Amino acid sequence: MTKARAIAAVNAMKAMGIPVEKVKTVLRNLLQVYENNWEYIEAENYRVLADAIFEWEESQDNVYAGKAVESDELQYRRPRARYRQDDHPLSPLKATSHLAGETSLKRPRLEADVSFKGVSERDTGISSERAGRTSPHIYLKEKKPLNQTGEACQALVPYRKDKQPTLEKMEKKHNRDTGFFNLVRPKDEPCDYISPVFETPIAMIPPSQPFPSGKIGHASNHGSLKSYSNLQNINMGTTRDVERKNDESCFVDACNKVTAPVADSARNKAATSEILSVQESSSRSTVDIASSDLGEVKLTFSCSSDRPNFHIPNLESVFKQVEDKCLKSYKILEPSFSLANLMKEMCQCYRDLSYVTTGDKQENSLQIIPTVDSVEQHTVEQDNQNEKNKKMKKAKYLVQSQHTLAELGPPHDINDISKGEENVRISVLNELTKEKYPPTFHYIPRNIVHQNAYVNFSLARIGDENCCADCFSNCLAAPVPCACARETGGVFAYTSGGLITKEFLDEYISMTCEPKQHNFFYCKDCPLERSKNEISTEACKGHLVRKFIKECWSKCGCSMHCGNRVVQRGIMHQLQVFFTSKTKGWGLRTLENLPRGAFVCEYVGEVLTNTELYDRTMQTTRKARHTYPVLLDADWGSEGTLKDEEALCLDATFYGNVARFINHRCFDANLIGIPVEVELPDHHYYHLSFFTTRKVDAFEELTWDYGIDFADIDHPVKAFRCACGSKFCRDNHHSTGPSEAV
Ligand SMILES: C[S@@+](CC[C@H](N)C(=O)[O-])C[C@H]1O[C@@H](n2cnc3c(N)ncnc32)[C@H](O)[C@@H]1O
Repeated sequence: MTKARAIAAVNAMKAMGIPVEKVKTVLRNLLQVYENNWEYIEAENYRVLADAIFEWEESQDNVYAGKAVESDELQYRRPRARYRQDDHPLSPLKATSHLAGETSLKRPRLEADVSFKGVSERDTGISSERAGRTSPHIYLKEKKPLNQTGEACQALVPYRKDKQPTLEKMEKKHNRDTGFFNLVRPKDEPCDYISPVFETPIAMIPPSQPFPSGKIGHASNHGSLKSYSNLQNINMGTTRDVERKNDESCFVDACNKVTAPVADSARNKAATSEILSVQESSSRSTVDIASSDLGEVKLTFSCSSDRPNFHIPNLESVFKQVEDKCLKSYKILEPSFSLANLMKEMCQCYRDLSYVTTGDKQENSLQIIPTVDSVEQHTVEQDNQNEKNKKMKKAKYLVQSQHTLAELGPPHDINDISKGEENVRISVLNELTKEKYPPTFHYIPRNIVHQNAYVNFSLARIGDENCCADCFSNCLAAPVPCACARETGGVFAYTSGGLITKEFLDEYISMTCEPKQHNFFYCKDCPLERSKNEISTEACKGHLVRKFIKECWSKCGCSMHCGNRVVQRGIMHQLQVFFTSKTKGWGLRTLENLPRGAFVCEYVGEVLTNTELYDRTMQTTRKARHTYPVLLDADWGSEGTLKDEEALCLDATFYGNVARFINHRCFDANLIGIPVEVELPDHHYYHLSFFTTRKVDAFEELTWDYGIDFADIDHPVKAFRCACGSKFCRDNHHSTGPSEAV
């Protein structure tokens, strides 16, 4: 034992109120297990050590109580919290050695709930019918009352038969059907009760009807949200009961055990660390998220107050107040918004993020594997396989519910993929392989805000200088160009034939394809880089400043047939989605000859903030074929620091139009994307509109240069191996390896 390291460990534990002798005993054993590898013991502020000490203490308690923790009567069912230490190759959970009967490192103790086989109905007071299965598993935890600052205290102890009468009383006292199945208990629940386990995990049972705002506390059988509210009602009741009826030994034992404030906080610390916790140091609040490998998720938010006279408020008023606050402060304008839904959403997101996809697509399914820490290490291979299959099923269900519309939805209408949403029908054709349809997505003809993006189409935002209220009919026919031509230097960018003028197009193509250094803008605080990492933002890689076209709009006096309204009239040419090749997949082509400067379509998708896009991209598999999201950064240079909700992009992966099928071609693509302002004068949001760069023949594939830097390996969207076939192809790797298959 290195002396200095041992002293440091002892001091760290001392700060948590743990006596030196205890630390020494456990530390010695730990060092043996880890073969003197201090790193694992010191990691995360000696978390392993603290856990081991608590576990050792607990085993001691049980020995004194005449029961070994691991006795035959006790069968731990392991609804697992996400132990980060599990992941470690040398984690005690994976190590085969154990601590000579003193501390069971294989079972971090703070997963509070213990299930017991062989406990009879008489013992528990719960009938097996009520428990929902023939041999009920019981979960039990003991609690402490609230302390003066309103913090809940608790001790977690294994079940002992001699405490059964107290439990019966407790069960009778609450005598209501909670419908809550407590699989893992976060640390600060001021509650103590017995809950049955049902075959269907709580998180998988949809509420029978939407949870109405402010309407809480109804008795329910299986509704997960209602169950939470019931839990809290019971918690509050129980807490008060604990304070009142401290002659009930079950509670008293538990409370006495942790009365010393330091030991209490140490215990709580350890408890927190075993359940995924996020602590906000400034507000003294903790979010505990407990989950089991079946996908159950339970969320506990604990906060403490310095103010005296803490009392438990009415839960209904709390919900109401928070909902009001959210509506006012966070622009949550959704009428059905409710705090309960928000909490449900959080559990759902947690569940979704708990799985990663392999990306190996099978027909009509996505193969998904659980994250490493949710895979138990079984010794018997068969068990392992069964477990995996179960998890796969569950994971598949969860991930599909959010991200794999494409795998589940109905096939497209091959006569019109737009389902009648466009002016023209857009057919689908595959003459090369058996795939009849592209993967399903929602066809939308116009952009839709996903959630956080700030896109406010209000008339009040359009000043007189940004519209032509006095115009009539067709602005292009007026003797003097109106205010809407100001953006393009007082000259309209469209010809009377509805094409882009030669001058505008030539200049635009030259600026885009051969940009000079001065055409780039470098943000001081780049929203794109910020979205990748808020803590240490990298330098901006530069954004190409582009010219805009401004179209007339609803506040203008002209008609919908005005020549300065091209993009807003939508797709006018005959197009087809077709299967190009195994390498590039589906593509878009024109079925008619197109002149130079013709509008084809705009890129339509969900309007996301870059942070939302980054998070979304991080969730999807690295190997999956993405539609290529576009950044709306054409005017980032004209303002100072952009807020996250103003730095936007479009993602057509789940919701999009035909443009999501346009494949990339380096430099000499036949389409070019031009920013077009229609509704909003500020250029955070605009329509990325595709126009032909040259004459395009019928049946030619339409392509667009995505502007990918194939060398940028940090880009959130992984670049594909380019197979554009252009002699100017920028992807140096395209000939060196196999191309990405569909
Ligand atoms: C906007 S989508 C285009 C439609 C896509 N081909 C499909 O089947 O849905 C972009 C994706 O198509 C593929 N792709 C587009 N252009 C490509 C190219 N030049 N070479 C290889 N793959 C390409 C890549 O997988 C890219 O992520």
